[in-house]
Formats: sequence, C-alpha cells, structure tokens
Amino acid sequence: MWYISSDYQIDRLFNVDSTTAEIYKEFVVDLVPYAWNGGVGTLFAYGQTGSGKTFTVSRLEQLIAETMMNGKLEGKREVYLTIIDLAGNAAFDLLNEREPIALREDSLGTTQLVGAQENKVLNVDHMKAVVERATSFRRTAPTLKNPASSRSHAICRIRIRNTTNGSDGLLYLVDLAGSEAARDVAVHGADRMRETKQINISLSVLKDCIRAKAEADTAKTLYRQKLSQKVPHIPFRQSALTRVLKHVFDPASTRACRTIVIACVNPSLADVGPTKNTLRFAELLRVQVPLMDESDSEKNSAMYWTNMQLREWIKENVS
Ligand SMILES: Nc1ncnc2c1ncn2[C@@H]1O[C@H](COP(=O)(O)OP(=O)(O)OP(=O)(O)O)[C@@H](O)[C@H]1O
Repeated sequence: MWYISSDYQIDRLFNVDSTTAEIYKEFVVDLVPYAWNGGVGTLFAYGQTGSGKTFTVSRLEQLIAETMMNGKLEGKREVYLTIIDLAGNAAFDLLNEREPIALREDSLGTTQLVGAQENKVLNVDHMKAVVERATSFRRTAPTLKNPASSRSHAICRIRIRNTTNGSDGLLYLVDLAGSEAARDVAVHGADRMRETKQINISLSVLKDCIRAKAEADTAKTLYRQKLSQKVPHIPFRQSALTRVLKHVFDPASTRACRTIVIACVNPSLADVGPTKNTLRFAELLRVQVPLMDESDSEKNSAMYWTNMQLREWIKENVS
C-alpha cells in the first residue's frame, strides 16, 4: 500500500485528546489582558462544516468571561457585548432575537452596526448567560457533515471601556461559517449552493486581508522611516465580514492588533480532502510579523512625524 504524505507549517497541533481549556491556556488567554489594556485582539475559528468551530468558540467565550470578569485584571473597566450574525451581506442581532441590522460607514469611516444592541455585562454569570442566549439564535441548516450547521459567521464583539481615560479595547471572537465543498450541499438546491458560494468568497477575502495586513504591518515595522514605501492593499471593503472587522484590517489604523486563527479539522479518512484544504488555508495565514515595540505604533502616527516626514507625505499624497 502507498501512502502519500503532505507537510504543512502551523504553530501548534492539538489532537483529539486536547481540551478547549488547553487551547485557551496556550494561545488565547493573553488576548484578554491585551484587549483590557486597549489592544484589538481577534480570534477566528475556521474549518470544514461539523469540525467543532462553534463547540470550541462557545467554550472559549466562557473561559474568557471567567478571566475577564474575575476582578483580577488591573484597572477599572466596563465590558459591553455585541453579538451578530452575518449571512451574505445581511446582518442580524443575536442579542435581539435575530432582528435585522444595517452595516453603515459613518463620516469617520468607522463601520457602525446600526440597530444592534450593546449589552453591558456585570459579572461572569451574566456574561455567560448573554453569550448562551445569543448562540440559541444562530441560524443553522443541515449539511451532509453536520445536522445543525451554522450557515453564517457569528461575531462576538467585546468592548472594554477604560473608565479612567475613556479609551476602548476590543476583543472579536469570530465563529466562521463552515467551509463546505459544493458536493456537501449539492443535494440542497440552488439557494444553498449560492449561500455556499458567498461563504467561500468571504473566507477567501478574509484570507487575503489577514495576509495583506501582516505584510502591511511588516512594511510599517521595517520601513517606518521611509514613508514613501508602498504599503500592501488590504481589500477589507470586499466583504461584509471584513468591513465589520475594519478595526482589525484598516491599514490607516495605528492601533495594536493581535490575531489568532484556530483551524478545525475532522480527524477521519473520509475528510482528507477538506482537511488538506483547511491546513493549506491555515498555513497561508501563518505570516510572521516582526515584533514592534507597542509604543512604536503610536510614534508611527502622524502626530509624531518630523517636518521632513510630513513634507515627504504631502509630496506623495497631495496633488
Ligand atoms: N471537541 C469536541 N468534543 C466533543 N464534541 C464535539 C467537539 N467538537 C465538536 N463536537 C460536536 O460535533 C458537532 C459539530 O460541532 P460544531 O457544530 O461545533 O461544528 P462546526 O464546525 O461549528 O460546524 P458548522 O460549520 O457546520 O457550523 C456538535 O454536535 C458538537 O457538539
């Protein structure tokens, strides 16, 4: 018998005996103080339908609630939750019985979730209850791999307001819709095929944005003295998902960001094809960004430019 093996570079492999608590301890727990102190932390769960994304993100949300609300983090903060569901270009509020909401860009270019409720959470149990209630409003449909497949992206946004200086930290937990192969939905008709196509396009835009953002951050870190250096284009306007995550992808943003991607796979022979696709996707997202002194992101902002940098910028950008 011949075996064909493939190699993929990822940061860490968790096997079937691993628990979500282990994943949390090793990769996710640091995002909490990061956002608590004003950073933008993002976690994506990506993978084939039925591979455990919703299972993993739901448990991580509970662990995050425990760390965030146990009173051990320094400083006074208020915590607000918004939980929405994105299906194609339509968006729904999971904190308000799946009422439709609108995505609009305000005059400052910030994407506003018009009509979405933002709930202030008071303690661990309150936060867990709000998240659980939102999960019950997610739209699901049967696929060959999962009788209750989420056919939408669920975005949980935790906004952490520093009451001392009025600044915000953000934590986004994104349970992506299952990356399904066309054959898994072929029996479900044209609407489901269209839906799958839309999901796959938004996942592809997400991949392009994560890669371009890493390249842009690298360029900023390595070439920050040369303002004329071309920064890669980040196509975040091309899908509703990346528009909602503008804080994460906007090349003009000077906020410190950290992104974690958890790629889920079904450990079965029947799923070798989708597993390889998921690992290829995960490998493409493993882009190393040179470490930047966090205070540098601020020094990089226009407020700190020298006269010469300002003149160079005007020469490049003003006709
Ligand atoms: N680590 C795990 N331990 C036990 N059960 C699990 C685990 N991961 C997933 N499951 C179970 O497998 C089923 C499918 O998982 P889940 O709904 O999380 O998959 P998914 O990747 O979110 O799927 P979809 O993209 O179709 O929504 C669920 O019944 C879930 O409870």
